[in-house]
Amino acid sequence: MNEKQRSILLDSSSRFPPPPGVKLSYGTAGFRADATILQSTVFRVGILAALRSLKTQSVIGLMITASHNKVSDNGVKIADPSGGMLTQAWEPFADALANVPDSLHLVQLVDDFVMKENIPLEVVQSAVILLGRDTRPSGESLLEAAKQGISSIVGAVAVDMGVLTTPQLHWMVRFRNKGMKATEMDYFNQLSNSFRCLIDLIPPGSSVNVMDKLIVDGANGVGGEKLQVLKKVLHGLDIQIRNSGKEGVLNDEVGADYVQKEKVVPRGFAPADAGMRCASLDGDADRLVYFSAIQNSNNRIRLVDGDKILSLFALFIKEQLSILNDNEGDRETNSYPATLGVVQTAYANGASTDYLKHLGLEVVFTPTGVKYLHEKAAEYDIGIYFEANGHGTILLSEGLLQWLDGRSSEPSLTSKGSEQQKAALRLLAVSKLINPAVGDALSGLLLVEAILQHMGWSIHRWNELYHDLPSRQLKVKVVERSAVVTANAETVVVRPLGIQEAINAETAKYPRGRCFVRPSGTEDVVRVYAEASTEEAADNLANSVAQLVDQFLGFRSS
Ligand SMILES: CC(=O)N[C@H]1[C@@H](OP(=O)(O)O)O[C@H](CO)[C@@H](O)[C@@H]1O
Ligand SMILES: [Mg+2]
Repeated sequence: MNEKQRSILLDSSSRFPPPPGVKLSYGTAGFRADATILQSTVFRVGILAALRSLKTQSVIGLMITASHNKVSDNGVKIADPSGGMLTQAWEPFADALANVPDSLHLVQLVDDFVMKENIPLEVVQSAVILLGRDTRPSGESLLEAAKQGISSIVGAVAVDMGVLTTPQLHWMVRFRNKGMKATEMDYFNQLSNSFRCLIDLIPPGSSVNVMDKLIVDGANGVGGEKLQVLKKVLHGLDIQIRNSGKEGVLNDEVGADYVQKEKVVPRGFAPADAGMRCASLDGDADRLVYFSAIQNSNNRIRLVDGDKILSLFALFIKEQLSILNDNEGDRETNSYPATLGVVQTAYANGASTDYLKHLGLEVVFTPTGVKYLHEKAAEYDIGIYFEANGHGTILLSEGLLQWLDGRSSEPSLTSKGSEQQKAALRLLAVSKLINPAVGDALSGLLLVEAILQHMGWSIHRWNELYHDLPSRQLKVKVVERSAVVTANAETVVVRPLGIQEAINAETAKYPRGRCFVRPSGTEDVVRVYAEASTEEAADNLANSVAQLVDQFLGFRSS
C-alpha cells in the first residue's frame, strides 16, 4: 500500500475499534455473535471483501445475517466469485483481521497480506462488492459499517442490494460474474419459468390437480417476504404463507431449525392444519424442511427433513438419467456416462443413508458445513448434497449440461426418443431452477413441489420412502469447545483422550445405536447427536453421552 492508502485505512479503522476481550472465528458460516459487538467485525469483513474482489478481479458478495440464530444476534459472511462460500484458504486471514487489536496492527496485517497474495492495489483497479442483509433490526447499521470498510480500500465500490435471502445474494454474485443480468426480478423469473417448464413436462396421468395447498412457515424472516413476491409470478401452486414477519419475532419458535431440532409445529399453525403439506424456511431462507402436523398429538409433527428432500431429488434425477441411458437395441443414440453422487454429513439419519445406498447411489460423507459438502458434490456430473437440517442443492457439470442441451434439441422420430428428449429437458429445467451457488429454500421448495406433482405424491407418500431412525440432538456448554478435536468426517473424537472409548461403550448398549459429538462452528456449545432403534433409547444415549462430555470438558467446581 502507498502512504495515501495506508492513511485512509488507518483513519477509518480507528473509528471501528474491536470490543475488548472478544475472540471471533470465521466458523462454519462466517462470523456470528450478539449484534451489539459486531460493528468492528463487519467493518473489517468489508475490507476483506474489497481485497478479495481486487485479487479475483470479480464481483464479491457480503451478506449480513445470523440465519436461524436469535434476532439479537447477527453475522457476516462472504460469497466468492462462483457464488459459493469464501475460499477456505482466506479463512485464517479473516480470523486474524477480525481479531487484530488496533488500527496500527490492522494496517500492518493488511499490508503484509496484500504483499503475500500479490493483490494489485497500486494500479487503479475497481472492486465491486454486492451487499445484502436479512430482516434483523441491527442489519442497517452493520451494513453501514461494511460500506465504510469497503470504501477504506481505494477503488472498491459497495452496491447495496437491500434486504435479500442469503441464496439470492449468492445467486446474484455468481451470475454477475458470468456477465449475465442478475437482478432480483431476474431471479424470480428464472425460478418461476423453470418451475413452469417442469410442470409442463409432467407425464399425462399424474394427479396434478389433486394437490392441495402448501402452507409455508416463513420464520418471521426474509424468506416469507420474498415468497410473497415469488407467488405473484408463479402459476400452478397454491401457497399460503404464515409467520411472514409482520407480527412475530424472527426465529422465535418458528423456522426450519426449530422445526427440525424440536420436531414440533411452529407458532402460527392451527389444529385445522393437521395432515396438511407444510414447509418451513429458516431466518435467511437457505434451509428448507417439510412437515405435517399430527392431529391431537401435543404439537408433534411428521418431519420430512433435508435427508428426505435429498432422497426425493435423487430418485427423480436417477429416473431421468435412466430414461436417457436406455439405449437397448438403439446403438445410434449416444449416451453420457454421467456420475451421480450424494453427499451427506454425520447428522444424516442412518435410515436415509441405507435407503440411498439401496437405490444404488454413491453416498459420501464430509464434515458439517456447506463449504465441505459443496466442494465434494462438485466432483460429480450430478452432485446432490443436503444437511439433515435442510440446507442443500444440486450441482450439474458443464459437460453434462452441454450434452443435455444437444439431446433436448435432437429431432426425435421414435416415442422413446421423445421420452428421452423430455428427460433431458427436465434435467435442464432442474439446473435452472435449483441454485447452483448454495442451498436455497425458495428454489428447493419449487423443485420439491414440481417433483411431487410429477410423481403424483402427497407429503405422506413421500414421507413413506423410508422410516427415520429415532434421533436426539443436545447441546452441552463447556469451558473450551475447541478442546474437542474430531476425525473421520467428525464421527470420531481424537481429543480429549479417552472420551471416544467411553462414547463407544455407551453406544454399544443400544440396538442400532450411533452417536457422535463435535464442537459447533456457530454456537459456543458442543453438540451431541444420538440415534437408536427407539425414541427412548435415542434420548437415553444422547443424555448419557452429554454427561460424558460434561465430565470430560464441563464446568466442574473444584
Ligand atoms: C447440527 C447443525 O444443524 N449444524 C448446523 C450449524 O453448524 P454448527 O457448526 O453445528 O453450529 O449451522 C451451520 C450453518 O448454518 C450448518 O451448516 C450446520 O449444519
Ligand atoms: Mg440459514
